[in-house]
Amino acid sequence: MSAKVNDDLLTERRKCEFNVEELTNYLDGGAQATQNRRKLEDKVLSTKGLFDEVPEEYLSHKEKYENAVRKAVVYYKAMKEAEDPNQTEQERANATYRSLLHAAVFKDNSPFSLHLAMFIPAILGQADEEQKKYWMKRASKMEIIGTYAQTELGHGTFIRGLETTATYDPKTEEFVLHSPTLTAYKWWPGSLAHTANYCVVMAHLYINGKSCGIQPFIVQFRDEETHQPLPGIKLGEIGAKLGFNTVNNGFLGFDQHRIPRNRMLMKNAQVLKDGTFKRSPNSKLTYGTMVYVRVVIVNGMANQLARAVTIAVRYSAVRRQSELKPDAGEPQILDYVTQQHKLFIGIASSHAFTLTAKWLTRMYQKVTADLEKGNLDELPELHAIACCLKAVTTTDTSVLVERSRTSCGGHGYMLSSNLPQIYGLVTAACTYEGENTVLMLQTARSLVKALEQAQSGKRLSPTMSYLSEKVSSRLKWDNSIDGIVKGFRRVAYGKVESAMRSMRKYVRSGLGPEDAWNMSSVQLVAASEYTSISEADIRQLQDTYEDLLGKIRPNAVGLVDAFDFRDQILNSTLGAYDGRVYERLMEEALKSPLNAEPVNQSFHKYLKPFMQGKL
Ligand SMILES: CCCCCCCCCCCCCC(=O)SCCNC(=O)CCNC(=O)[C@H](O)C(C)(C)COP(=O)(O)OP(=O)(O)OC[C@H]1O[C@@H](n2cnc3c(N)ncnc32)[C@H](O)[C@@H]1OP(=O)(O)O
Ligand SMILES: Cc1cc2nc3c(=O)[nH]c(=O)nc-3n(C[C@H](O)[C@H](O)[C@H](O)COP(=O)(O)OP(=O)(O)OC[C@H]3O[C@@H](n4cnc5c(N)ncnc54)[C@H](O)[C@@H]3O)c2cc1C
Repeated sequence: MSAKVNDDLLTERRKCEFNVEELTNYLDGGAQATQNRRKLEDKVLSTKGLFDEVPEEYLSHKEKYENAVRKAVVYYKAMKEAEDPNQTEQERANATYRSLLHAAVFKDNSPFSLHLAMFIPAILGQADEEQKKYWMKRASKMEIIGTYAQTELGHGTFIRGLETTATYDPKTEEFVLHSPTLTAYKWWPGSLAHTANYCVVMAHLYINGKSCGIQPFIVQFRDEETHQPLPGIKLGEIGAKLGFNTVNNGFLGFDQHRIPRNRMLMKNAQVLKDGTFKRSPNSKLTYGTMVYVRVVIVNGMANQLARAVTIAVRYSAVRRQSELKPDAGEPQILDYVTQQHKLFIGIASSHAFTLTAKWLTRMYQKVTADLEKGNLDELPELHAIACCLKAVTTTDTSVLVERSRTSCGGHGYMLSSNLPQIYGLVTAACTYEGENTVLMLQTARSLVKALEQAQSGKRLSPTMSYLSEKVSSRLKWDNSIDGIVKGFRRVAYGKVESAMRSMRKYVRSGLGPEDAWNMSSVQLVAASEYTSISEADIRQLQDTYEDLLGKIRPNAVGLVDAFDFRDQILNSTLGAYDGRVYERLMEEALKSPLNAEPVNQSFHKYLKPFMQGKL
């Protein structure tokens, strides 16, 4: 394929009014960081064996998994070899996150993702110092591969309802892990089926017949040499899904499986040899791994959304369709204001999520440092905010990625566009790590509490302080940024207050507090979103909004170029830098196995006899 760039894209790039490289540097955290990231990409992406010979979509379920394991190993080694010893771990992590390098290798996701995203964080957050030293030595070198096994066939959201038991036996100083029912089987953990050999299992601890709550245990479930499941372990894969098909999600049941006492991760709660139970300072510290991943997800959404809008905006600059004015020729579809409305909000949201992720990460780091010193004051606030931001960003990203896909018309429906796979990845995040409605209700719970505190004259934390501000209900609309923020605060306050009034009304009518909560929960979820203002307000903003779309239009391609995703990372027939959309669509179509022969055998077997009335 020649290197000629599509003329429309060339014109777009000439029209751009800002310095694209400057924005890229800003996103990377400086010009040097951009250079380092590009160097890393050059090194890793030149590795042999990293890419598919046959497009992944034409492989069977089993072949997809086997191919993904092959690539995961090559990719892991390539990343290790590309490590720059002069960089800090944080700099390396930033470069890896920003580049989305793994997206060049996996159109779906890596079978190692749970090892890195949850197994290692669970050890770091839940193990005591001695355990951390031992397990991290093995896990960081991937001598063992792990996952995080919490969800069961019968329970995902309601952690306190988990049925897997870990019963302490002081005679042998062991825990006995058991799945008493079918619904107690662990169900969903990524890598669990055939990849991992260890996992962190969340189980209900019993000592002398007494419940000691849900606790984390590190469990070996496959032999390190033969990879056979160990005695007392029942294992398998849960089957084909909307996405995540190369992640190897599995099920796991225990039949009186014994593990030594030191396999309970004991940073927070401990079990002594004689069976004495030492409580954690706060039982919710056991949920810490989930808080961490919710924070990470916000950043992940910013990047995946940037990837989807890059594809859709470039395609919209190349694609011409219909007529705007008679005899003026077909315009680029990006000239339709409805198209701009569909896509520019995706660019803006990606930037907003990036900044939010940075802020949330700083908050997470501060609260974690405080926890290490025994100060748990800000944990509830971190939990409420992480729940809300995980839910809002994953919901919005799913909507905006799907909108990017449909904005590409029929070609967006092709797997070769990569938009369906990106949607599969981001919509999964609406469910995993806490189903979004459930997380919104956690945020609503703390908003209601905060409003009660504000009404009784207590000071609120900065993130909740708007609930104690006296803002007039007859706020005069003002289109400045300050005015819009004030408007949002007023609406958010009003929603929380109205949900609370509704709960009080139900209680007065004789309902218990839990039923009153459930009856008001639609309002409570709306109260925790912060996102909608009234139709009348929107009407006033409409003119400004349309004006802004016009200002962004000449810069749209520049804005997505600034995300600086390589073609390999976009992995899309529609989004490549050179805009040679039609050539790529044809090239990919020709890779379909059905195109390997002019006449398919089904013609002779079925169609011909059928059409000739012989079947
Ligand atoms: C492409 C994207 C890239 C991203 C990369 C990642 C790849 C990853 C790959 C995929 C990976 C997927 C991997 C996976 O999916 S792993 C499985 C993830 N599972 C979940 O997330 C389950 C969700 N459920 C829960 O978290 C809990 O059960 C909830 C919270 C719903 C209720 O719980 P519970 O019934 O026990 O509690 P309560 O309602 O009685 O409330 C009691 C009190 O506790 C407070 N509280 C609750 N929780 C926390 C907390 N955490 N820190 C601090 N505090 C907390 C709460 O505010 C309340 O306080 P107060 O009001 O009484 O004062
Ligand atoms: C792709 C993927 C990967 C995953 N990976 C892992 C993994 O590696 N490890 C792991 O342990 N788990 C994993 N999970 C499981 C995931 O964490 C759970 O599916 C998730 O927490 C939701 O729980 P659930 O499936 O029980 O949904 P449910 O809780 O049964 O939700 C079903 C419906 O009930 C509603 N609902 C439930 N409770 C309430 C409530 N209190 N108030 C109002 N509405 C409610 C929900 O809003 C939802 O509409 C994964 C899931 C997916 C999809």
